[in-house]
Order: sequence, then C-alpha cells, then structure tokens
Amino acid sequence: MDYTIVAVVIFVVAVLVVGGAFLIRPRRSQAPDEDREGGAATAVAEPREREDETADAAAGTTAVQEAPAAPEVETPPPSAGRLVRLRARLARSQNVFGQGLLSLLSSDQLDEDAWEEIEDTLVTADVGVTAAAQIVESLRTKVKVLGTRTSADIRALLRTELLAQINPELDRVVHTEPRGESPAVVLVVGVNGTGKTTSCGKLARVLVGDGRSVVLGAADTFRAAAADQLETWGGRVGAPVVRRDEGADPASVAFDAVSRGIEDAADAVIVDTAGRLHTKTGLMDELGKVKRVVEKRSQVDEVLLVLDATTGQNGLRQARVFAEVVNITGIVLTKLDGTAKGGIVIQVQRELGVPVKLVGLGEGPDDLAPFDPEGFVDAILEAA
Ligand SMILES: Nc1nc2c(ncn2[C@@H]2O[C@H](COP(=O)(O)OP(=O)(O)OP(=O)(O)O)[C@@H](O)[C@H]2O)c(=O)[nH]1
Repeated sequence: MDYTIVAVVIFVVAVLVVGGAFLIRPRRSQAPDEDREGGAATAVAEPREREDETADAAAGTTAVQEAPAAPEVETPPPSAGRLVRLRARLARSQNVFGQGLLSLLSSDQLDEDAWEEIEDTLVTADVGVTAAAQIVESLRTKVKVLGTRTSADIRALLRTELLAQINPELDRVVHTEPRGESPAVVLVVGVNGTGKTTSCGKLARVLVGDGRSVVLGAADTFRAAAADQLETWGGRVGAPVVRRDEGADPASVAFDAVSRGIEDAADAVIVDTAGRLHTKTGLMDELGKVKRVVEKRSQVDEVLLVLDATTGQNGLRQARVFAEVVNITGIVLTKLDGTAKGGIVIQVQRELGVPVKLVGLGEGPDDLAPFDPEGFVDAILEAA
C-alpha cells in the first residue's frame, strides 16, 4: 500500500516536471523573435546592402529618437523679419564698420589719406581687398560728382555701394520645399566648432516655425555629443532625430534619415555632417560618400556651408577647401553678433560665388535669421 502511494507521488512529480518544462519552453522561444525584431530594425539601413563599404561600419542599430511627449514641444516663431528684429545684434559691426565709414566720409577734407583710411576700414571689416578698392573707387567718383554732401547723401551713397557688393539679386531661398512624395534634403557641412550642429537645430526651428515638418540626421558620428545636442534641438520642436552609435558610418545615418523623412512624409530632412579637416582627400571621400549614398534615395536640394564670421581669413581658407570638395549652394554665417567684421558677408560670397542664405546672430534658439541684404546694410549704417 505504502509502495503504491510512493509510486503515485513519484508519478505526479514527474508529470509536474515534464509539464513545467513545456511551460518554460515558449518563453525561451522569445529569443529568436527578439533577434528577428532586431533584424528588422537594422534592415532600415538599406545602404549597407547597396554600398559594401557602408556595411562594415554599420555595426550598431539605427536608433530613431522619437520626439518627447507633446506638452514639451515648442512652437518657434516664424522666420520672416528676423534679421530686422535682431539688428541690434550687429552693434559691433555697426559701430566700427558702419559708423566708422560714415564719419570718415563726412569729413570736410576727403584727401588721399582719408580715402586710404576708408579703404583700410573696409579691409579691417573683412570686406576683402578687391571689394574694398572697388568701393573706394566708386565712392570717389560719386563724391566728386555730388560736390557738397549732407550726411544723408553719404549714407545713401555708402548704402548703394555696399548693397551692390552684396548683390541683392542672388537667390537666397533655402530650398526646403518637398518634391512630391520626397522631402527636401539639406546637407549641412563645415568645420566643427563653427556652430554647425547648432545651426542644424536652429534651422529645424525655423522650418517648424514656418509650418514645416522636419527629420534630423546626426551624421556627425565622430562626436557622440553632437548627436545628443541634435536630439535636444529636435526634441524641443518635435522633430525625430536619426542617429547611430559613435563611429558609425555617416553615409549610412544620412541614408536612414532620408528614408525616415520619406516614410514620415516629412517636408525636409536636415543632415548634420562631420567636419574634420584632416586631409582634403579624407574630407572629399567622407562628404562625397554621404552625398552619393543619400542620392540613392533622394536628390540633395541644399548643401549649406557653416562658417564662423569671427575666424576671418582662417575661416575663408576652410571654406575654400569645402567648396572644392562639395558643391555648396549656400552659406550660413554664424556668430555675426560677436564680430565687428560684418564685411565678411561680401568677401565670402565673392570668394565662393555662393550666397549667404542664413546668419547666426546669437546663441538663443531663434537667433538664426534668413539673410536679407537690405536689412543687413541698413542695420550696419543705422545711426548709433
Ligand atoms: N554668439 C553666437 N554663438 C553661436 C552662434 N552659432 C553657434 N554659436 C555657438 O558656438 C558654439 C559651437 O556651436 P556648435 O553647434 O556646437 O558647433 P559645431 O560646429 O556643431 O561643432 P561640433 O558640434 O563640434 O561639430 C556653441 O556654443 C554655440 O552656441 C551664433 O550665431 N552666435
């Protein structure tokens, strides 16, 4: 009898153990499912299949950072008239460059020394030697014709000359209109530290403020902080940020960002690129590849070069290298608020043959303004 009870107990325990094993099995089978999900996420990075080199570097999965919850999303102001609103930020250029020239031109005796000083003032303000000589020559002729001159005459003359050099006819539209199903693609290039990442974030705000939807691509994968920075900017205006692990292939991230923009039917995709000026060939390879890979999904509508206005000739040298490597369509001139050398607008356009489209006038989120030649010259020549 006792043996029978023991046998029954052993049987029940055996049944429980076998049943338990079956119950546990389905949980284990979740692992392959997770793997499959992981596979689906990385499959977004199509360029790795299409471009062999890209595959090697694409080790991490693409992380698409969703915008934070709705209450945190801001509505930035529209961009129209920003330069006029921010004109006080040009005070340094106004005092040194604008007022300096106006007072020199108002002196009774405009002799050789005076004209030389005018030319020096223009060169010091980074207008560039050739443009400075042209402005002086033209002013000399016009002042002679004018005879006696009031301060209003002087201001009008200088305004005309500076405007002519800046060339109001250039197309300064930042092309961010979607084409059918495809979002506009804007590549942002430039040396690190010029305000490139900040400008991407500010441009996203400009576009969102103007009623557009934006996807940001953190293709500057050499500095994790740049992607974090971009994420903060994107989060504030509800723009998703496509990023990868530090060191991943920038071209792959750019491709993913454009893909995400197409999926989301976004109006524009802004891609922040790495700007290491290690060697010209290295830069050419890097940016060339980003552009080439992006173009497998969409045309590139703008290549904006970010330039720090306070870096003068050094900045121009960097700009020249970028211009040789990629076809720049517009310039973003940052930190114009921190310099008396507003004349750089003239020189950089002349050197690169590309219009200044946006100007940075401060560290605030809405301190990026569409460049308007008349508003700029009027601000420079405004009575202090
Ligand atoms: N005063 C002023 N500061 C600016 C302007 N634009 C950017 N900055 C500041 O310049 C610094 C550098 O900006 P970043 O955007 O980090 O520069 P970056 O070129 O992206 O550099 P990486 O992130 O290293 O690629 C930051 O402190 C910005 O706030 C501007 O128009 N005016």
